[in-house]
Amino acid sequence: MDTRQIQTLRSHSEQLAAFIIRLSTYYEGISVDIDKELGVLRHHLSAKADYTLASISINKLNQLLMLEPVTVKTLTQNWLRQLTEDIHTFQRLVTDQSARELAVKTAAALEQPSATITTILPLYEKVLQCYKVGLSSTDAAIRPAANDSQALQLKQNLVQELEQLVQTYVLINPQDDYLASLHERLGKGLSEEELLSSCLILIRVMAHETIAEANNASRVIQRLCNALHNVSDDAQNSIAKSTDSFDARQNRHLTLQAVITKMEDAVANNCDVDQLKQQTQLYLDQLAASLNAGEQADRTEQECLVNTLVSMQQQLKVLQRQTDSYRKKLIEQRVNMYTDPLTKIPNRMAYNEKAEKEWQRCQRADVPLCIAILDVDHFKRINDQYGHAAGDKSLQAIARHLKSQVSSSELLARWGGEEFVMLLPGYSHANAPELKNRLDNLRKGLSELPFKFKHQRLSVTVSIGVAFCQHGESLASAFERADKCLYQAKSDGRNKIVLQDQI
Ligand SMILES: Nc1nc2c(ncn2[C@@H]2O[C@H](COP(=O)(O)OP(=O)(O)OP(=O)(O)O)[C@@H](O)[C@H]2O)c(=O)[nH]1
Repeated sequence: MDTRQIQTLRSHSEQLAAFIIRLSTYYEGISVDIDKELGVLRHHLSAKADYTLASISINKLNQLLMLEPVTVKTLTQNWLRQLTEDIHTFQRLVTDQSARELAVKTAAALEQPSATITTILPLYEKVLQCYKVGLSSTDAAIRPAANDSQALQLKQNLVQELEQLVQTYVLINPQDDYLASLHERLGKGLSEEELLSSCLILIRVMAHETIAEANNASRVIQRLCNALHNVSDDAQNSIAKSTDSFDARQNRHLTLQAVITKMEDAVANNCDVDQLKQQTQLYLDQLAASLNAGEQADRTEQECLVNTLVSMQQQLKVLQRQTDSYRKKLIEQRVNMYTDPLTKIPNRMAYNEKAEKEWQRCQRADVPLCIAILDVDHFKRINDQYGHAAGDKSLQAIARHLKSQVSSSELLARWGGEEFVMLLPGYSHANAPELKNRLDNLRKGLSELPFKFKHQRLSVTVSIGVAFCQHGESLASAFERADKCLYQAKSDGRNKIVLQDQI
C-alpha cells in the first residue's frame, strides 16, 4: 500500500469514527442495546483499530437500527395517544380560561399527522405546563381560602352534626374516653383532617353499636322462640294425653256396659236367690273396681293437666315479660332517635319528619304556617370563655325556656349547635304583628334568664328569622327564607327579629 492509499484509508477511518460518534450522540438514551453496541464499535475503531471486530459490531448495529424505527414509532404513537387522552381529561376538569386555551392549542398540535419524537417532546412540555397552570387554578377552586364563607358554613354544619352524634354516643357509652375527649375537642375546633378522622371513628362506633343491637335483638328473638317452643310442646303433650285418656275412658265405659249386661242376664235367667245374690255381689265388685280405676285415672289426668297448665302459664309470663321489656326498649330507642340528647327536645330528624306532615295538614285545612329559626348570639364566646360544659348548660336552659313558650300544637326542635327551629301554625302576614309581639316577649324572656358563669352574671341573647309558608311551596324553600332573615338579624346587630317582609 503506498503512502497516498494509507492516508486515504486513515482519513476514511477518521470520518467513520466521527460519524459513529455523531450517531452515538444521536441515539444516546433511545436504546440501551444500541448504546452498548456503539460503545463496542467505538472501541474497535479507536487507536488500535480492529476492522474485523468492527464489521461484526456494525452488522449487529445494523440489525438493531432496523428494528429501532419500529420501536420508536410505537413509542411515539403510545405517547401521542396518552397525551391526547390526558389533554382531553384536563380540558374537562379545568375551568381556568388561560389553562383551557393552552390545552386547546396543545390538543390541536397533537392532532398533526407529522408527529415525531422531536415534535412530541416539546408538546409534552406544554402539556406539563398546562397541568401546572390548571393545578394552581383547580387548587384554588377545590380548596377555598380559609375565609370562604361557604366552606366555613359546610364545616360548621359538619361539626354541629358530629357534635349531636357524639352527644348521643357519649350518653350511651359514658366510660368511652375517646368519645368524651372528642366531645370536648369539637367545642374547641378541629382541623379538617381531625374532623375527617373523627367522622371515621364515629362511623366505626355507630357500626359497632348497630351490630351489638342487632345481636341483642336476635338473642331476644331466640329466647322468645325457645319459650314459644316449650309452650307448644306442653300443649301437644296435653293433647296427646287427652286422646289417651279418652280411649281409656271409652274402654272403661265398655267394661261397665258389659258388667251391667251380665247382671241383667243373671237377673232374668236365675231363679235361685242365693246364687243371684252371689253373682250380683261379684258384678257389683267388678263395677266398683272399674269405677274406682276410672276415678283414679281421672284424678291423675286432672293433676297432669293442672301441672301442664301451670307450666304453660309460667312460660307465658316469662314470654310476656321479655316481650314487654323489648318493646319498652324499642320505644325508648325510637324516642331517643328523635330526641336531642343534650336538651331533651326533638332533634332535627324529628323536625324533618313532623314538619312535612304538619305543613301538608295545614295546607289541607287551609291553616297558615310560619317557620322561625333562632340562633344564640356569640355562643362561641361562652364556650371559649367559660368552657364547653358551661356552653352545654346554657343550651339546656335556653331549650327549657323555648319549650315553655310553645303550645302542644306547635313544634320546637334543636336544628343543631346553637340553632333552634319553631313551626308555628296559625300565623301569616295577616297577624304578623301579633307574632312579632310574641317572639319579642320570648326573646326578652331569654335575655333575662339568670345565667351565671364563674360568678359572673351574663345575658344570653338570640337572633330570630321568620318566614311565612306560601301555599304550594316546599317547606325547604320557606326555611331558606327564614334563614336569610336570621342572617339579616345577625347583620343588623343580633338580639333582633327579622320577618320575611322586612328584607
Ligand atoms: N357547648 C356546646 N357548644 C356547641 C354545641 N354545638 C355547637 N356548639 C358551638 O357553638 C359555637 C357556634 O359558633 P358560631 O357558629 O361561630 O356562632 P356564634 O359564636 O354563636 O356567633 P353568631 O351566631 O354569629 O352570633 C361553636 O363554637 C360550636 O362549637 C354543643 O352542643 N355544646
